[in-house]
Amino acid sequence: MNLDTSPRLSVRGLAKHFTLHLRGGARLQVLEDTSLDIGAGECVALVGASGRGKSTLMKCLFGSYGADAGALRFESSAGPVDLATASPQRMIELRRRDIAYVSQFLRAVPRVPALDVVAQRLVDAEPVPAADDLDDAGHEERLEAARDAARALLARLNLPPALWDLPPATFSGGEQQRVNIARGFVQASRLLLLDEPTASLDAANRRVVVELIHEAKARGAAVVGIFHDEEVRDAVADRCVELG
Ligand SMILES: Nc1ncnc2c1ncn2[C@@H]1O[C@H](COP(=O)(O)OP(=O)(O)OP(=O)(O)O)[C@@H](O)[C@H]1O
Repeated sequence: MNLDTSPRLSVRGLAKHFTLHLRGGARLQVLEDTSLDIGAGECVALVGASGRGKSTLMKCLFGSYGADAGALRFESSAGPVDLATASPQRMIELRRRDIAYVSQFLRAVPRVPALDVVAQRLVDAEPVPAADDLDDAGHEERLEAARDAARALLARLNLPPALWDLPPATFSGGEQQRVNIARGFVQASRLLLLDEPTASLDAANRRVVVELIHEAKARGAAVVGIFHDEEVRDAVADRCVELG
């Protein structure tokens, strides 16, 4: 029996402001005393009017924005950590293994084929073996196994195989978004941050994403999402948390 009832993610008293230097240093308070808990296997949808700080909260959780105040307690695979005070090095580790962020926009290293954009995420998430334990053949084997997983996911997301070996820079918005989704879901992250993951997708691919979110929840991922598509939100969210 699992007796661990502590939430996977616990946000307490989060505050975040921006200083607008081009507006004479005006202060924009975006989040103030924001608190929420998310359990393993739960999906919480952030809702609220445009500009209320939904994306800002996600970026604070991913460590892209620092918090002014508050605690972001996360049960990582290596134990509890406060994402508000974690070192940059720790954040890099957490992003590699425990936290995935899927935004509307794909940011990928130029010239890397779509297949490897996805597969590399899986390779990076594995513990790095000691140099002596892994020869070139071992590296190649790990990468090939990761590519198999990437192929399966890209096929599920209906990305034409002709595109798999091409860099995604010239892909359409919906194609890029599907590469992004595959990269976010290929590895079993403990926390999934989804910022409009279906914004550019057609109905068939939206259904695939809904299935992927259900599968992630079933294996115990905590999911925080912004879903402007109400049908998707209703299909995946256990609760909505209103900001602002
Ligand atoms: N880096 C930044 N510098 C200055 N202001 C910012 C920055 N990021 C966000 N903001 C401001 O913070 C506010 C909240 O933005 P955020 O993107 O979090 O809102 P949102 O609730 O996600 O909105 P939407 O639903 O329109 O995407 C906005 O007024 C925005 O202009």
